[in-house]
Amino acid sequence: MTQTITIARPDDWHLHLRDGAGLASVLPHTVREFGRAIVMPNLKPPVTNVALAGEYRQRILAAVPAGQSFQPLMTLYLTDNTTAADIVAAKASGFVHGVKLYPAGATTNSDAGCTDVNKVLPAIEKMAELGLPFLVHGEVVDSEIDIFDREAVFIDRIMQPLLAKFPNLKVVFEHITTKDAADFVTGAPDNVAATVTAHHLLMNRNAMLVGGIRPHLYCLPILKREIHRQALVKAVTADDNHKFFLGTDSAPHAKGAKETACGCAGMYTAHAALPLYAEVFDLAGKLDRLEAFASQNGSAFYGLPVSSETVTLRKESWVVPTEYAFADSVVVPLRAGELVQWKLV
Ligand SMILES: NC(=O)N[C@@H](CC(=O)O)C(=O)O
Ligand SMILES: [Zn+2]
Ligand SMILES: [Zn+2]
Repeated sequence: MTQTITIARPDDWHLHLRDGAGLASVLPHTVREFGRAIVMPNLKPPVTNVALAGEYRQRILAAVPAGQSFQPLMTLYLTDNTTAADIVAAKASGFVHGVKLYPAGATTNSDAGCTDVNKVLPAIEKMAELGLPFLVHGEVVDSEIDIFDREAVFIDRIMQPLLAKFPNLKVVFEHITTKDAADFVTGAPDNVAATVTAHHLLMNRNAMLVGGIRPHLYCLPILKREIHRQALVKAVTADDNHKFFLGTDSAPHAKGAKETACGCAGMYTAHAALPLYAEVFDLAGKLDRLEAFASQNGSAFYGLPVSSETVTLRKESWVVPTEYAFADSVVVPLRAGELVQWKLV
């Protein structure tokens, strides 16, 4: 008998949709699976205020395929110049649901990012006061810190002191990749939560480096050791998990920008996001915990209703195309030319 699972329609709490023709290429993949998504603001130039977020939101809505429903949940990109007034305006907009910290230089399009959280304490204090979530790319960027240690060092140097200053600040530790981060979030109060990608649950750094270097598996934070992957799986599938939720961090880049001497960071997973997560929960013998992770925990944290619609997945393998159209180029998806074990019905 084929195995199926039906869950409330999930949301993607960390997504890169890009803009223009690229947006039109990738959005249908997300809309097929997810009712809403937290849309990352690292465009060029970045989405730094409510006016820009409102315009970007309209462009996303205009790109939703006819007859389908999808709600983009917008975010602002924190810079050294973000003010408390910007935060008040964001909250008042009703469509901005978080403010994103990209430590300057940490990742794709982070040049305009914040150079020191201490420069924007009035803005962060206002987020704490208004309950507007602070979404963090949790990596330090100091050149002397090993790239595999950047997340753990961020906890000590940035996260702990910030939460000591603002104990009520709602924080989403985005795309966590280490046991250190999983333990930190588990031990923190309920105003601290985390998103976890499918790729960090499925792969360790060997996948990227053994038998040849695979640029399409290069993302930030970078894939880690197996002990970290196992800690993440344990955290998301735990019977009492209510603070870890689905965030694909699907981050499309044109094939040529990845297959080059200095390739950029980001994996494209929107084409098979839910099936990939289903594999993780299935392998762990915890399919019954998928719905909390994918459809409930994030809604509760953001104070939004759980969808009344459902989606169904069937255990049936299919071969992922080797590439998908992406603006005037192509994007190479995760598992290109390989099997995925679950399928959206
Ligand atoms: N995850 C990535 O490797 N890349 C993201 C940026 C980010 O989420 O850090 C991107 O926008 O390409
Ligand atoms: Zn990031
Ligand atoms: Zn991201």
